[in-house]
Amino acid sequence: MRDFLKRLPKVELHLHIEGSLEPELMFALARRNGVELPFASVEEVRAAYDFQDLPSFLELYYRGMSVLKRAEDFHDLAMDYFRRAHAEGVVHVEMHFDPQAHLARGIELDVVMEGLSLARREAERELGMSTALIMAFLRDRPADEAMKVLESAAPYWEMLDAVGLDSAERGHPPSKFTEVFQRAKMLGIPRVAHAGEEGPPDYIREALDLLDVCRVDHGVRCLEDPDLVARLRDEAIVLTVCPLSNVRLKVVERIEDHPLPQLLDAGLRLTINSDDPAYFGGGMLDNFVACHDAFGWSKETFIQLAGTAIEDAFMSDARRLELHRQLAESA
Ligand code: HPA
Ligand SMILES: [Zn+2]
Repeated sequence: MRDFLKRLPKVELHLHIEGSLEPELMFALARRNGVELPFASVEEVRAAYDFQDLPSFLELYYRGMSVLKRAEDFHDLAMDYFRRAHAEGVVHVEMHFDPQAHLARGIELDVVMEGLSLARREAERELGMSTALIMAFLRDRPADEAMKVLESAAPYWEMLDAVGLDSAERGHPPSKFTEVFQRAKMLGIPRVAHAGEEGPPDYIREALDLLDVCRVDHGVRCLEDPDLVARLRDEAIVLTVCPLSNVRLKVVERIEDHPLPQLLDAGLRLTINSDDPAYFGGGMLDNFVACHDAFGWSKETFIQLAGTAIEDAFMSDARRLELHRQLAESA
């Protein structure tokens, strides 16, 4: 089964590129940039990956990215991930990035965009992968700051496949960002948002009603609200589910307790994703294998999930057709 899951052309719709920073690269970049890390070794960093919840992870996540200083660093970060993903059969990656986390450290948007853009072109040329870019706003920071970031990104609007909403969810409902997302809509930029990871089902409703998102990142808590589940099904909204992330951040206790089978039974459109693979114990293939081991899903189920990701990805029609064909051949 692992061989089959590796061969399956996998499309990743939910990845934070800063969350793909492996401890080895963290140390290499720290050395290159003269940044002091509060860890003595790679092993010590890994040992710190014992999270109680989303905020306790975010603390480490924001600290880890302090080693990213120059365009070259963002390039190396993304290429490091694209190579790993490619090796496990990922053919398309949609990456969130967090400009505010870098601006707060004095790293300009131009630096981030230059590095990521270079890596995207390289991934296409050398690995035959396609990629998409999602500029995420930090929901635990003020909405007017997000608006300023959106406006200052004007030179890059055309390069953004979507804007997103991430960081600490509780106490920061989507409604806080209504105006920012309205502005993005006016600019013709598609919208996605994290909702219903730690936050209540109402946050998912707000993301749909007020932010007009085309898909929901995580969304697993929708199951607490049967009317919402019916709506997600009727409107064919895709949830980008991240099983290993949900275990590591204690959204669920064990993978066997994950609500993925119920979500599937409810007729929802689902995809499997890695979220922050360096921090959550595995990439796309590990997430697929974990689902197989926990739920005993058939090949057909995985083909269905991989197909949904292809259908919902930000990519050209030609690329979509090519990947649907690859998927049919892998079956
Ligand atoms: O898993 C996550 N959830 C919310 N925000 C995030 N930012 C990076 N990773 C995450
Ligand atoms: Zn996420």
